Amino acid sequence: MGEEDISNDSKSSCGCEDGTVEAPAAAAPKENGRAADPRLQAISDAIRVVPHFPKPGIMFNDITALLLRPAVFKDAVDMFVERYRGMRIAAVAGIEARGFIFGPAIALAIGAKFIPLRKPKKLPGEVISETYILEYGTDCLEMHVGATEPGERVVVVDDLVATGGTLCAAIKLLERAGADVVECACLIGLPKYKNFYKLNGKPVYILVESRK
Ligand SMILES: O=P(O)(O)OC[C@H]1O[C@H](OP(=O)(O)OP(=O)(O)O)[C@H](O)[C@@H]1O
Ligand SMILES: Nc1ncnc2[nH]cnc12
Repeated sequence: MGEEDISNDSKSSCGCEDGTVEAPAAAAPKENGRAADPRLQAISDAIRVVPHFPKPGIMFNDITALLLRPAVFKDAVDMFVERYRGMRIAAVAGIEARGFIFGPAIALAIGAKFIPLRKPKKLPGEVISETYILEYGTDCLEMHVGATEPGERVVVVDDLVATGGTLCAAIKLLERAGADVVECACLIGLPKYKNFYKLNGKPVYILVESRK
């Protein structure tokens, strides 16, 4: 991906740069002369796009359709595992709820611990919290104090990045605890936000662009 100037996106609280990294040839059969990974097309095709959910104007990317196809589900997990294996990743932090579907499988495969970043009032211990603004509302993420140690290399996993507000909150939580956030990883990126991600300077690795 090229380095492009970004506009200030008021949907996110982070003043950050565009650090988007797509899997090779995610959106096209060939990119930069390289053959596309054949798994990407099947991953893209397996994601159902539902118009006007959960409110008018939102094109909802439904990964539950992909989960019904174990070979495609496995390919998606494998692509992340192939990227992060050997990178001395101590923890995979998954964002509730859909980051909990992919994160633990990736963590187990690379020998990392899994840290759940939960919605408010779900964790029983002492927590730190970050509020953020979504494409369709506001929310908050919480993490247990002690879930990560200072200096640990962490990858943040979710199904989709839209405004980047959720990932930004996750990065902030982890950095407040002293973690070294190496990268964020998502199956899907919404193209309309492509140059407006605000990710605290951290790259986001995306397998496929939303089809609509
Ligand atoms: O890039 P952003 O604009 O922050 O949006 C992306 C977030 O939105 C969705 O979760 P949602 O908040 O709908 O919660 P859910 O997974 O609990 O349904 C998605 O799973 C991401 O976590
Ligand atoms: N368009 C979208 N589809 C699925 N999840 C989302 N979260 C934010 N925007 C979304």
